[in-house]
Amino acid sequence: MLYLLRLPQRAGGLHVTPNFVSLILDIHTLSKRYGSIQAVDKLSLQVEKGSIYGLLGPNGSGKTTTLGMVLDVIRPTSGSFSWFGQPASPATKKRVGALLETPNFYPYLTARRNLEIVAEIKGASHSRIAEVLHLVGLSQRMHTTFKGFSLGMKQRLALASSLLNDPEVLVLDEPTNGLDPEGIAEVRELILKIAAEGKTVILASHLLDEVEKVCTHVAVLQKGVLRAQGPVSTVLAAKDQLVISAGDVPQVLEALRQLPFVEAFQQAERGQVLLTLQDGYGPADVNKAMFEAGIVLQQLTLRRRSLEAQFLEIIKKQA
Ligand SMILES: Nc1ncnc2c1ncn2[C@@H]1O[C@H](COP(=O)(O)OP(=O)(O)OP(=O)(O)O)[C@@H](O)[C@H]1O
Repeated sequence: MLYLLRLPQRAGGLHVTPNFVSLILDIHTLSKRYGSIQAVDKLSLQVEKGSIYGLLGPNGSGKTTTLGMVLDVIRPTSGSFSWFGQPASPATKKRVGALLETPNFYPYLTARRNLEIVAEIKGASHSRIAEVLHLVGLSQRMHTTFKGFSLGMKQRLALASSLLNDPEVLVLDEPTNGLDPEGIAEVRELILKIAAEGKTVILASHLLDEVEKVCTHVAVLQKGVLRAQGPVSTVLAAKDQLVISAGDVPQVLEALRQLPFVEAFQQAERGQVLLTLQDGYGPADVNKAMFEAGIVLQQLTLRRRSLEAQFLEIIKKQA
């Protein structure tokens, strides 16, 4: 079982924010029940400054409900959360930008005019408009009407509007849903760019591939329950396998038995042998050891375990 939960620190019954890391969002045993449906069940997680944090789970796993609660649009049944180490307030809300669904822009107005209207509603300075259009790569298209935009451009404009207030955090729900492959690539690239500007991003996605490509950290949700949490590289990347082959399979197997850093091995088809190594060892160690044992490898391939397989395994184990 893969559990990488960082337990919140507790002192005298008080929920305190650890001060050694800069916590943006700290969720503590947050739950939401809709009648008989437990949409979110005692969820605890922490989002650190500068991370791109993915909430990953299949449809109905509670991602939108979680985002809705921390954005104060859905009332939790129980539990708590804090932003920037403080309870949610108008002041903390100003520091968080959100895109839960594609906003309704005016189709016959230009991108710039649409953003002027949003800026007026949000009380953001018009001077930000050129900046955010530049950030999302739409400066050249600011005089194009919204209806003339591709789906990817429409979503980039939506991201621009959520950045008008220059929030420190951006919360996105399925930001690439409904986009074509080009739009998906544009929006993913843009999310990375926004994070590179120093903003923390929290995004919900049901796409493992998306989380792997975009996120630094992930929380895996299933039926409202947190299944795993931590850096993407730890949670979603499990052991890789090495595939080796040589002329004399029994000799290879005998040599592998002697190697202390080989965790496990098994004979596969076509004279291949699959092995996993202890942490800290790699293909070069195997190659060297085999050579020293007088074996010349004909194949030495690293087979990365697919994230899909790992994700399904996490989900399956808990089912
Ligand atoms: N307003 C509501 N009333 C009743 N049940 C709800 C409501 N909103 C969500 N649910 C239920 O709560 C559960 C979690 O839904 P939620 O939308 O948070 O999941 P999700 O992971 O975001 O999925 P999706 O990507 O499909 O939106 C689901 O079983 C859903 O049917």
